[in-house]
Amino acid sequence: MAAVGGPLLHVPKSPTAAPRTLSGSRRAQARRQAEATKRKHPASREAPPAKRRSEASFLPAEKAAAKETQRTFKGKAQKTFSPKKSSVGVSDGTREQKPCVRTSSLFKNNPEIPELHRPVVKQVQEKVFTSDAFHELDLHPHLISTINTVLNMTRMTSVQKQSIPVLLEGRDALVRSQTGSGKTLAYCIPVVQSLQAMKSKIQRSDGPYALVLVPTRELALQSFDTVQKLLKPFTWIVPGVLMGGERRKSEKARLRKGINILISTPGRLVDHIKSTKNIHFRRIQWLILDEADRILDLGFEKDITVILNAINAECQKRQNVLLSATLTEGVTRLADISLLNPVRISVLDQHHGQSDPKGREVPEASPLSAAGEPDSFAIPESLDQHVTLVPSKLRLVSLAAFILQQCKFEKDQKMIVFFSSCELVEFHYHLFVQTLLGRSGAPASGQLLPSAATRLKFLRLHGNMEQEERTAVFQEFSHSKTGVLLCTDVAARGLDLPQVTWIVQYNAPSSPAEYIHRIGRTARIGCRGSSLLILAPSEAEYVNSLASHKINVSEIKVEDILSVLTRDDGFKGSRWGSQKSRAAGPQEIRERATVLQTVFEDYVHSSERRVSWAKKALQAFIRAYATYPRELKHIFHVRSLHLGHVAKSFGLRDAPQNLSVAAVKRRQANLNRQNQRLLKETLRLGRKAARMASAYQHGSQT
Ligand SMILES: Nc1ncnc2c1ncn2[C@@H]1O[C@H](COP(=O)(O)OP(=O)(O)OP(=O)(O)O)[C@@H](O)[C@H]1O
Repeated sequence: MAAVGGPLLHVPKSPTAAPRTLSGSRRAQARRQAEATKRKHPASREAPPAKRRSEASFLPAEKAAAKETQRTFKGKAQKTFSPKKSSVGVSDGTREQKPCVRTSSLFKNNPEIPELHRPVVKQVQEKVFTSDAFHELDLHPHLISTINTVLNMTRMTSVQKQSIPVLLEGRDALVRSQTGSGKTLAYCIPVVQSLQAMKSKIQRSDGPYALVLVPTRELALQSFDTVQKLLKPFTWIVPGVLMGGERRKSEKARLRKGINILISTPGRLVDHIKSTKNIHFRRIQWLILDEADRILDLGFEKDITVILNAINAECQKRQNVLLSATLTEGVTRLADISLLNPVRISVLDQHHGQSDPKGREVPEASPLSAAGEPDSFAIPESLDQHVTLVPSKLRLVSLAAFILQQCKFEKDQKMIVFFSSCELVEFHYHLFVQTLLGRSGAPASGQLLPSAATRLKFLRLHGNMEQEERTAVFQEFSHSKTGVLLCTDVAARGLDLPQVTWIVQYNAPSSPAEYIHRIGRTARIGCRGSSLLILAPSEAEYVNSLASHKINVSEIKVEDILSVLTRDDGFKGSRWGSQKSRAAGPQEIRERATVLQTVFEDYVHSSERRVSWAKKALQAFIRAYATYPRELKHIFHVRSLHLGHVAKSFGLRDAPQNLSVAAVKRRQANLNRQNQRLLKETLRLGRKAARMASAYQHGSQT
């Protein structure tokens, strides 16, 4: 079993390895050549794992490497691991005498971590609950008892107290309140109250009376669930959901039978408008745009124009409501074309704007703040925000250590980790499942992660997954008490996943609004929660950018995150092999981090297919990095990335040759050209919609 200790210290055998008869030094030379050849011609023959490969289909080919990983975990490697050797790296001249350590030093040549002089700003705060009860509102008694007994709610939140009466009066409204403050019920209750009270009882075959547009499928399901619960006593009103990924045919059949409260994603509704005969908007009385600013994103704006035109063509008089935790500049444009003389509702404390006793917002409280001032966003008081500055080489081990720290050593933790693309989610999901858990959720080694098996559970959610799987993951994570969800921004908006305790942003968001929505998945409705933003030292200035939007973060040092590895003897290097409980010094922390990095690198380098898979993930990272908006380019610019260092955070030992900044720039230039074309088209459609809306307004006022 001599090979068992291999993964940390051995030079992998290559077909070009020197014959046994070579002398010691020539053998070493041949070995170096073999290695150089391998590096020069990086693995490419095998196809990378398919984008949406499920875990089951991904596993069989991984068998050998999984075993290898287990061997690393089992600790034979620990006996031969030499911290000194490991820090020498591959360029060390003493290689003939010492076995080659494939993990180059994680702690050498890193950029200095700057002191974070973070400005302390006063965050905008909102009061979540009021002392007022739902039964004080003029609602149908059955609706009140459903809220009390089915939803288990008695007191209104601030946004509900302000919005429900305004909406029951029949006014259009632009509603903003912090994440997790109960905006869904703020519009669902008035919609249900008004529809059940209609003099001529609603028939299913009447078709939609209310249309709710939401940006993602999961949010559509969630809003549908809330509406369905509220409708319990009013069985004649039928809710329904349309969303991409579902079978169009069955949706058409449901539309034919009739849906009175229709919840949909914009894209799917446009699909039906164009192709389904049975969809009409003759009786629409409510149009709700939830997460309005997200809906405004490129692509959706065009869809919204199509939808508004289709509704306007059939029905002129209705109530319109726009809601979001962050109303950005673009929302004003949408408000202009979709709302008629709206009431602006915003829940802010007395230091930030005043509301009249009925909760109508006066203009200065608007987040669309005075010209020149960056928008400020309300953040739940119960949310502790942190930032950590991590050199690129240490990113992967730091993330893994943080996950272990929170989800293995702490009880009942539920974490969401945000990445910038689907590829990155897939990569980290499979890497962590295979290395931190081993196969099928069991720990790779009883020695390494004894209790992790029960506490660590990874899930992933992104836009490239099949809808069925997306829904299953969403449900599983919702109902689970613990777990780590790796995801893209598809999960950033509106999702109400109970009891999430930690939000980690592994890739920084591209706007402060996105930051707010991501962290808003925790600390909902008054619960406590924490967030961690991981930045490279070169990105430290982002903290100031957040501060300019009144967002405060406190620093956690990377050493403190990595120090958790000393709590798990599975990461022990040989130097500390026999010493049981000693205080963890910086050297030991470094060595343990190196052991963990080696586990990742060994996994990635155990087959050419995996190397190529890691390279693709790295490429996806760089592509996403190149798309930060202009105002953040001075902080996030591909030029400031050290590709060799970044490659390490993908378990790669070297930076791939073909990933020069120039190549990325070329790709970016192409992307920019495409975006420009899209933007022009969107602006053209926006102008057209504005003309039509103003004609409509003029018509309805005269
Ligand atoms: N009055 C209330 N009492 C107790 N819980 C409530 C009340 N209103 C809403 N909730 C609960 O609070 C949670 C958050 O509500 P909701 O998802 O509507 O927030 P939101 O403001 O829309 O958040 P986001 O901006 O992230 O979309 C939900 O679980 C909801 O059931």
